[in-house]
Amino acid sequence: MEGLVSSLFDVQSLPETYVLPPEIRPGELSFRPDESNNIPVLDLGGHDRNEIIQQIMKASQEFGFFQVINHGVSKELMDETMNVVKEFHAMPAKDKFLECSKDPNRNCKLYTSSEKYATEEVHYWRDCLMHSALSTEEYMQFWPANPTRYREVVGTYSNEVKQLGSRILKLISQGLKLSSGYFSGSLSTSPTILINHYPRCPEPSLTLGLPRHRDPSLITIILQDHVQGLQVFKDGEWITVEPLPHAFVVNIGYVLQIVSNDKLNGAEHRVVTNSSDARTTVSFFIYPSSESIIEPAKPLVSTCGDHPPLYRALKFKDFHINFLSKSADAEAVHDFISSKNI
Ligand SMILES: O=C(O)CCC(=O)C(=O)O
Ligand SMILES: [Fe+2]
Repeated sequence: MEGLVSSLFDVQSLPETYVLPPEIRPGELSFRPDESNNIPVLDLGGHDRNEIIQQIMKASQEFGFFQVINHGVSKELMDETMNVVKEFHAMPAKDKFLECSKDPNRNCKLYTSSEKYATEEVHYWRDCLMHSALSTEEYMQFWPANPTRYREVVGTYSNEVKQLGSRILKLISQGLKLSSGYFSGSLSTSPTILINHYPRCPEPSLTLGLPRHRDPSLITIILQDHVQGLQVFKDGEWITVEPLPHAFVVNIGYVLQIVSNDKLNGAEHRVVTNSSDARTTVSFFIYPSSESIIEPAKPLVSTCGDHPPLYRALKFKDFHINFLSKSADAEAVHDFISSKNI
């Protein structure tokens, strides 16, 4: 069993296995806000549906990221969820592992750095609790039973964020001129929750909480606390996603990029750490079922015209396995899914 980074909280210097090669170290970090290049903040409470759709499409094309406010999930539920997941990560390591080791299918698991901890060359400064976001007894029986409120609060949260995700995906389907239910079937039936915890880090310039990556999801909906850390790569620069109280961060995943045939972009992002505050986030990944086929939507491609399919059709599970094994190598992932490799 690997040690959790949260068990290293009092170390004075970064353990060797977390020191990144110089070319991918974040270096000295400054979180100066750049007013001209911020991730767009969209008000979902507005009444002009077409205007909201246009804003989502523009943000998804330009940044691959946006934040949403007035999204319908109550502030109380967001606060309660953040509190209960922080309580989970504050428990002693042995209790946390006990809570996460009951699932024979390992759908619910606790790990440090990445799922590839045992084989990766260098580790990242993150502990993660991952489990299905389907709040049925079949899955929930393996969620942590401690803190005692965990299942109730995270179950309610999952249901509400799933609904928010459906609403955003309907707006996106309309923006892409697809049928309004395009994403509501097998493309979105397997949501998964990742509860990320990035403890205070003795040397933030030498390591990362998460390396540069894209999400292998349709979309991801992130709840972050008040601590900065998430950065999006745009035009050769890392832009910090400002924590806004009670906003959600939404990002376009690789699957949506494929389905939209590159009309929408899944942006690369990473997480930096800091030496003064721990940071906790809840990532809600909207995933297809493993057997569903992911491919550019037929109405968006024409085989003889200007819009050839840029990606080949693949079962989601084949895409996902390949993605997880190669995620550090963006080019290799792209080659695997490109239509040029049919
Ligand atoms: O913790 C964050 O801010 C982002 C997490 C993330 O990128 C992920 O879970 O894929
Ligand atoms: Fe991510």
